[in-house]
Amino acid sequence: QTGSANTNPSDSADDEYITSVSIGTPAQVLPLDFDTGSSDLWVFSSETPKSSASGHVTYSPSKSSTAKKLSGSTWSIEYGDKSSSSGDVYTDVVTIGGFSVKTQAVESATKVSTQFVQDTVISGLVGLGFDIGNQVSPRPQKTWFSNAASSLAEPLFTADLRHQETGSYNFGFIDTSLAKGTIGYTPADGSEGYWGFTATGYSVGGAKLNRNSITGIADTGTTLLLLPDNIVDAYYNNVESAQYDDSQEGVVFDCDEDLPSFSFGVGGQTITISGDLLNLTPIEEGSSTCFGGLQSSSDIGINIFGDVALKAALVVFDLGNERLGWAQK
Ligand SMILES: CSC[C@H](NC(=O)[C@H](Cc1ccccc1)NC(=O)N1CCOCC1)C(=O)N[C@@H](CC1CCCCC1)[C@@H](O)C(=O)OC(C)C
Repeated sequence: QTGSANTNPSDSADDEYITSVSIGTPAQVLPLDFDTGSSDLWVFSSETPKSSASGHVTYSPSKSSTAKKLSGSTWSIEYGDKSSSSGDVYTDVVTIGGFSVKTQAVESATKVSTQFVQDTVISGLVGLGFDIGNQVSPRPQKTWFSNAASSLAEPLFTADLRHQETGSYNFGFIDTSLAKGTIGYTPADGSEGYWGFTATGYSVGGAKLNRNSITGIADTGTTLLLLPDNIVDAYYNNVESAQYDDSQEGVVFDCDEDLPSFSFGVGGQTITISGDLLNLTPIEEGSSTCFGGLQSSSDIGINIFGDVALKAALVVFDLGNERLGWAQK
């Protein structure tokens, strides 16, 4: 068995990617953000304060004949951007891309932080990290993918995120036609709950890859490519108008400046992110100053190959072989 779901950028900056998920009987369809950087499936629900839930699609367990309260279980989570949510837990049928998991832990939010209240395009997250990262207590729950893996044709999923166009999450199969290059595989480290790996080197503007390895994570739930300061400086030294903008908390540059590409080595392949993908968006509507897709990871303390990097590749999250595959798109 397999599953295939379309995913769409939430806005003109590709800030996040939205995928429709069906929960319960009859199906309640919610727009969720698939996040390989976390391991909880949680939703805005009938238990979320009305003031917080305003503008969001919500899940009502009471309207689902297959919903069951997981009594005594609670959850609480905080993300890298300091947003947070918490609540209690139900189990229900969850269908993604035509594949159903009958008894999935659906974490219902009784509290959500301001960022979630304001982000009305999503009604929650589907964590696609490793089960060890699940935040339900007293008994941690499995992710949707972990529950699905044993029934899928292959215990893997792929992410094909695209700039300003529809992409896909495929479960149980690899559609190699989505990529131009060969898939290079490298070991994945799931010990922290997310998909850790090591890139073997990098280069700016099509130069030869150096051999400076970069250890980081493949994170569909992070917008940017976040790397060490020395790499960020090496890149922006090639961008004449680049400067650090305190209010934007990042490097900005003239929108009409041609940006060099950025490449990294992984699994014997080279992934090249085009200059266009490294210009995220004008800092304000109509501004001629743009915000960089590559920024420093020093504040977060972990290197993150987020959506800006993932958009350049077809990425295979291979749980069965504990490995990550990357192919140029
Ligand atoms: C460096 S860690 C920061 C990361 N968040 C982000 O990358 C958010 C995502 C977002 C987009 C639109 C609206 C709201 C939030 N974007 C962000 O901080 N941006 C500021 C810079 O300009 C680009 C947008 C993050 O916390 N990712 C979470 C998932 C994320 C999904 C969206 C809701 C908030 C939580 C997760 O991947 C995570 O915590 O990863 C850990 C391992 C770092």
